[in-house]
Amino acid sequence: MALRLVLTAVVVIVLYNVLARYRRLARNISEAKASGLPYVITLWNVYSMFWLATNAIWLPLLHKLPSFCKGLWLQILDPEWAYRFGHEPFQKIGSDVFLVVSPYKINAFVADAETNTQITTRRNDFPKPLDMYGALDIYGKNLVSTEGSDWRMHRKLTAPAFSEKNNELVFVESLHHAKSLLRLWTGADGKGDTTITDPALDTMRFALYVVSRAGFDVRVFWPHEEEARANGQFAEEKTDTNSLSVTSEVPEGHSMNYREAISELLENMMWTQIIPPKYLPMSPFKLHRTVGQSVKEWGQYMSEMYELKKTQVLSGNTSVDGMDLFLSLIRHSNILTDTNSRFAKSDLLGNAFVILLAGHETTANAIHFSLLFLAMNPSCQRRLQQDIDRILKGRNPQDLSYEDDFSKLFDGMPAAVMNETLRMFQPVVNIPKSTAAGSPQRFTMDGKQYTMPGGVYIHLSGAVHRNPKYWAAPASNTSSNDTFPSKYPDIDTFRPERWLTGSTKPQAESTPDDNIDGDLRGPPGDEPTSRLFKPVKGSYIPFSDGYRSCIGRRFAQTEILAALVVIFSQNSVELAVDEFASDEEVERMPVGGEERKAVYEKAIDGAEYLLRNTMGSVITLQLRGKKIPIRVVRRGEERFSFA
Ligand code: HEM
Repeated sequence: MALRLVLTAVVVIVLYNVLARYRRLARNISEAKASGLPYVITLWNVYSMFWLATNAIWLPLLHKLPSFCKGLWLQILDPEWAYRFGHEPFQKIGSDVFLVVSPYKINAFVADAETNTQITTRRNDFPKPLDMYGALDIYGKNLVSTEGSDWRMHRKLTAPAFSEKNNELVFVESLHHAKSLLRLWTGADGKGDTTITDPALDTMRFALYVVSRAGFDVRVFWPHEEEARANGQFAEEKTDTNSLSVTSEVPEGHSMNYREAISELLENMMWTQIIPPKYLPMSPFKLHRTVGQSVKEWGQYMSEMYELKKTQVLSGNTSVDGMDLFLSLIRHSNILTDTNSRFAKSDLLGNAFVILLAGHETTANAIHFSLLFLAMNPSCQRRLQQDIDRILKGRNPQDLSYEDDFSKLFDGMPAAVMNETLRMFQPVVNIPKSTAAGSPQRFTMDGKQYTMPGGVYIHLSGAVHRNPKYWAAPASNTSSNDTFPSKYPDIDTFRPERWLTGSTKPQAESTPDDNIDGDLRGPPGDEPTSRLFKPVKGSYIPFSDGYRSCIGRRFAQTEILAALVVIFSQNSVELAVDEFASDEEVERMPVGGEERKAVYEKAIDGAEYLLRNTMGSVITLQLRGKKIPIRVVRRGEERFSFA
């Protein structure tokens, strides 16, 4: 009897849900029809936690369906479709804005520049969907996870830390840490005859150290620096008096070192969305317990930094030269002097956490992918090196100055490589926006009016970077890589030269964001040059655009360009070929000959496959579970150089 009752209850609940979903689907379809936009129906909401966590199980099964059942719906069930298929789904549906209707949500995808600009400039009509940012609130509210007046308050609090003066410090720190990264890769003798198996891990370490120092005045030491310190051979900098120094040692009162704590947390942050952090330590699974521990550990590290800065502010001992985010946050929050301050300690920790998070993985990936692309395109790498020689004029990269040299880096191949990498690999593949429930919004595309339904998640798709409307192919279909020409269409190919127009006039006008208040804008993001290609406004959005665009844009650009100039001034990056030939075998092959070329071609094909098929986003787009090993060798000592 009891069993029958339970079964009946289950059946009733299931039927009720099916009916509710059916009615929701019917309503969503009618809203999609009224919008004037084309739409596709799927049975799941692609960006629900369930689908994000389990799609790797279902997608291979769905791909086994007979081909007549497959279609666009299957392509867009891949959460990474915008990266994987680029503009193709938009072409198939015949519009640069379309809706995906499910029994849960409507998702809208945009690859149209004009629509992007309307969405990013009408902040109140198209707010950020805050429910997608819950994971970022672990330590407190912040400027990424807030909207409206709360966001303005957080942006005003954080913007002063992102000044041009601070970018100078970012430049100096990036030059220093890039040199250390090279030391790690090429060894004390600088020969670099060993394979770097996980370059992504090392670029992540580089970016963490830069943002730690430039953002928090935390000095993290590289292995060779730790060794030198232990031997008493390390010259401490004068400005280090206020800095917090951290090494690979686990400090007293901690169970993880600084780098482990933040890396573990970022790697597995998704779990904090599924299980509230305070319950993670009680989980029977070791992974959950480790994530719980990393949340606690990183909170403790941030609290220690905060207390140190507080003491410095209270004692007037704040002689730090440059950016110190905590100092800036403490000062601008008035938290120490005004008992009625609008801010609490959690706001400061919340912002410190997201700035570290946003400012570390994104930049690290951009550097990592630049290295891989350049390794796969040796002739393009040579062009970059020649341009770096032109800028350096025999100087050591460490002698460059932000004031005099940054604009030169931005005027040539270094910036072209950076922009092209971010075109191909936009770290935030879909920039999330929304419309409020019950608040449909009109917008214009190609002179025609459409209505974005209310309660929709909007994704400003990275596919706009591969929309032929904005990215014209060169007259002849030549790749920048003459030795290993691309097998893909120009738009899906890394070709930094597309940014070097050689003309002093912009190719297309990019209107400035005049309507953003000065104090919310952060440092200038526009390129300090007129020589680089200027894409149509809204067609190139790696840093988003408008009000909610990246506050760290110049920080990131400074860091990436400094890293490129240090790495490529004296060195070349090659793919490791260990999988295909041993060092001895390569040695026996004639230099520049067909045998070496064939081996290198295999390595390029392997890297190309992994980059096209094994990328995924947790926070940003990265290789998931795969590595592409490289070698960093002295210029002139390349193993795979072909005339
Ligand atoms: C290549 C490097 C970077 C890329 C591609 C990038 C991209 C982006 C994008 C697309 C957004 C908008 C995200 C959204 O609307 O959900 C954003 C926002 C943000 N970024 Fe970056 N970013 C980079 C580097 C940095 C750095 C170095 C920092 C700080 C040191 C930083 C701090 C932030 C912050 C705080 C926001 C939120 C701004 C707001 O909502 O007001 N980013 N970034």
